[in-house]
Amino acid sequence: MIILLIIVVSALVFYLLKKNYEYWEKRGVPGPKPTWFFGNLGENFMMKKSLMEVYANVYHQYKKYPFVGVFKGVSPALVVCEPEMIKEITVKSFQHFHDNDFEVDKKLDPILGRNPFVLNGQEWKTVRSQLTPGFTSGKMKWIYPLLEDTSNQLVNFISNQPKATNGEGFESKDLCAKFTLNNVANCAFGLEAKAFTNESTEFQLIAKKFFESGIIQTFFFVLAQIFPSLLKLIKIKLIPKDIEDRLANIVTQTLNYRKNNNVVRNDFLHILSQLKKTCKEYEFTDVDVTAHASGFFIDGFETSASVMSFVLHELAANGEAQAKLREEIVGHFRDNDNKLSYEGLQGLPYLDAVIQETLRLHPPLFNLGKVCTKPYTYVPKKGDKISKPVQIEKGTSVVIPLAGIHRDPEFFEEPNEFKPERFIGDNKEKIVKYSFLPFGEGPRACLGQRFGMLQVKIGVAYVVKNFRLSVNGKTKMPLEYDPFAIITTPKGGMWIDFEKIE
Ligand code: HEM
Repeated sequence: MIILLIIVVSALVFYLLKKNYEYWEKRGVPGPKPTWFFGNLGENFMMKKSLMEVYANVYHQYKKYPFVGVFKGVSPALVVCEPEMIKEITVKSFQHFHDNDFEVDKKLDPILGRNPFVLNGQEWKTVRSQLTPGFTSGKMKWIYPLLEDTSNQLVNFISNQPKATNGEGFESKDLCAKFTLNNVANCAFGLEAKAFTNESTEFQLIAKKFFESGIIQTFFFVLAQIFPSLLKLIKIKLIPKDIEDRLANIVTQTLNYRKNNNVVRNDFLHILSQLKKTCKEYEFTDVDVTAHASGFFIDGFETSASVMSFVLHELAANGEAQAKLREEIVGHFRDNDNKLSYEGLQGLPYLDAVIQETLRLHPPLFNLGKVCTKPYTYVPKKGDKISKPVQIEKGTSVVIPLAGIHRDPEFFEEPNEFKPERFIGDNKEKIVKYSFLPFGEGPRACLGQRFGMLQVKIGVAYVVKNFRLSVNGKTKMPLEYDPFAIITTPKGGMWIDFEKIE
C-alpha cells in the first residue's frame, strides 16, 4: 500500500513539475533547459557558480532575444537582455514592474522592512519622497568637510600601517570599509565610528556583527533565489535583534543629547527627527527614525566600500591609468592652493571615468531583481526573435543581469579590459543607453548614488595623491568571484602594497 502511494505521489510530482517546466515553452519564450527542483540555478546551489555568472551566462547565450525564460527552482522568471526592454521595465512601463524582488516581513524585521529597497507600492513612494531631501547636492556639500576629514584620517592610517607599506599588503575592502564606516556613522548619526583606531566603538561592533550574521543572511538569500515561496512560509529574521537594539540605542541617545543640549546638526538624522513632526501620511515613530538612519548605514557602508576597494585594485593593477589619474589629481591640488573642493572633485573627468569603468567591471549589485506587479503584454516588434505576444503574469520575477550586459563586447569593446577612456568625451556619448546601469535606472534607481560616488571619489583621490599602489602577491589574479556572496566579492580578497609619495 505504502509503495503504491509513493508511486502515485512521485508520478503526480513528476507530472506537475514537467508541466511547470513547460511554462515558457508554451508562451513561445526561449530559454535554457531547467534541471529538476533547482530550475536554472542548480550550479549556484551547488556553489559551482555565483548568481552573477549564472545569469551572465544566460545573457551571453540568449542576448539576441529581448528576454529569455528561466526557472528559479520551480518558479518561472524572465531574464532581460535587450537595453530597450530594460528601459521598458525600469522606466516606460514602471507601473507594471514597480517593486524589487526581495520580500522582508516588516513585523519580523522592523529595520530592514522599512528600507525603500524592500518597500512596495504606495508605501515605497511615500518613504522615497521623504528620504530624498537627505541626498540633494546641497546636503552633499554640507557633508563634504566631514568626508575630507575622514580622507585625511585614511591617509594617516595607511602611512602608519607597517603591513600596508612593508610588502605584506593590506586588504583593500578591509581598508575601504574602515573609511566608509567612519563616513556613514558621521553623516547619518553625527557620531564617530573611530574605525581607524583600536578603540572598540559601538559602530565597529555593529559592523562586525552585521558581517558575522551575513553568513546566515547569505544562506537564506540563496534559498530565497531558488525557492522564493518556501522562504515566505518559513519567515526568517534577517537582522539579529541585538543589532537592532544597538542601533535603536544609538539613535535614542543621540537625539536625547541633541535635545538636551540644543544641538541642531543639519544631517540625515535631523531630517528624520523632523519627519516625526511633519509626516501626515502615517505615524512616523522612533522605529521609523532608527530604521532610516540605519538604512543609510546598511545601504551606504558596504556598497561604497566594495566599489572603492575594486577601484584601488584596478589602479594597482593598471599602472598607466594610475599615473594618469595621479597627474589629474596632483595638478588640481597644485592649481587650487593645495585644496580639493566639492566642486573641484566633480570636475575631475579621469577620476570619474576610473570609477565608472570599475562599476562596469565589478558592479556591487550584479543582478537587479524586479517583480511584475501588474500583468504586462509584450508585443513583438518587426523582425523580433520572439514571434508572438507574451503575457507576463503578475508575480513573475524579472532579472536584469547587470554583470552580463556590462561585459558584452557588442557594447564595450574588449569588455574584460580596464579602460577608463570609454567614459570620457565622445566615447561616453556613444555608450548605448541602458547597457550600463550600476545604480539601476528609473524611479527606483539608487537613492544614495550621489553620496556613494562622493565618498568613493574623495577617498580614491586622497589615496592616489599620497601613495603609489601595486598588487600584492597574495591577490589571486585574475580575480574570481565568491559564488555565495550577496554583493560582488573577490575570492581571497584584493591585497595592495602602498608606497608613500613624499
Ligand atoms: C557606490 C555605491 C552604490 C551602488 C553601486 C549602489 C547601487 C544600487 C543599486 C543597483 C540599486 C537598485 C536599483 C534598482 O533596483 O533599479 C540601489 C538601490 C538603493 N540604494 Fe544604492 N548603491 C550604492 C550606494 C548607496 C548609498 C551610499 C546609499 C545610501 C546611503 C544607497 C541607498 C540605496 C537605496 C535606499 C536604494 C533603494 C532605492 C529604491 O528602491 O527606491 N545606495 N543601489
